Amino acid sequence: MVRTAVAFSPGHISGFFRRVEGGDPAATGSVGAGVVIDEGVRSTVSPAHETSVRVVRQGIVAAGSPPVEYALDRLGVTAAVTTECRLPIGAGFGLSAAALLSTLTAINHLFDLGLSTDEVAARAHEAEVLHRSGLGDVAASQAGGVVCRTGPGIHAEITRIYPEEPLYAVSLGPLPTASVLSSEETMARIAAAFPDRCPRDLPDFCHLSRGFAGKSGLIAPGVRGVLEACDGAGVPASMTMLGNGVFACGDGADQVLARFGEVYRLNVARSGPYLIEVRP
Ligand SMILES: Nc1ncnc2c1ncn2[C@@H]1O[C@H](COP(=O)(O)OP(=O)(O)OP(=O)(O)O)[C@@H](O)[C@H]1O
Ligand SMILES: CC(C)(CO)[C@@H](O)C(=O)[O-]
Repeated sequence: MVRTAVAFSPGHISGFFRRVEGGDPAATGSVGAGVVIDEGVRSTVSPAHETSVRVVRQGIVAAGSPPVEYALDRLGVTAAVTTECRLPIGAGFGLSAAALLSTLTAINHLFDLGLSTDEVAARAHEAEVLHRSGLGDVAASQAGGVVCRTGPGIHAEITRIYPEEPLYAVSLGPLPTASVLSSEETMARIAAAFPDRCPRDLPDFCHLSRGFAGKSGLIAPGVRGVLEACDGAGVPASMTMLGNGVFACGDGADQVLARFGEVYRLNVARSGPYLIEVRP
């Protein structure tokens, strides 16, 4: 039987952020706030002569993941990787970061590389920033909670709170992260909209995020209608950054979102990436 390692990483919904450009990828990232969620990516890895990545969602298999392939290359290993997720890809659930963290956690054990959790996160962050697939998602998903990041990268000061109540989300489709992160004009508007404090709790996170979404001009056309419906029902809600979707919390949130698509009930994650098993 081929030796196999399996690991999981939580995803992350970003509510507001501001890009921070550093001298290298480690010092580049974002400040902002988000929620690390109990849904994410499960990665299964085995040694192979060449690296291949299968991305599986709802029984549909796609081939290839440039950030994951890059990260394996940098480690000098080759493996057959399968990532599996339930949430949609490219919809603001931080799944590229979760795929990197889960795959590198599994690879670390598969090849007995002896990397610390910080080293795994640093490599995931580098791949994520270089591919413009995210800025602050790896830093956030290193552990659980409603997260407030006051510096860029994985060693920044990060505060985490752990509310019990769920967050609900709906996706209207993908929004390619790299295209938004590449626009200087958008980045300037985002910087001006950035709130000056961290969220106190989950409703406050929705409230601060909503102010940011409005001022930043990032609200996608389809998202606007969903947010208006949430406003009408008195439900705190905002846009999943960066995805064509909405998150909401509190009484009635799931009923309002259900008018627009499949509702994901998400809990605030209690921990970051972890190894599930190594076989045999
Ligand atoms: N589940 C996954 N498994 C492997 N690779 C993934 C996965 N999700 C995203 N990626 C890779 O990450 C890169 C960027 O993807 P994209 O920004 O569309 O996804 P995302 O991280 O889910 O989005 P977001 O950052 O908005 O949540 C792509 O190269 C894609 O192959
Ligand atoms: C840039 C971003 C919104 C993409 O998901 C996220 O990585 C963040 O908050 O930095």
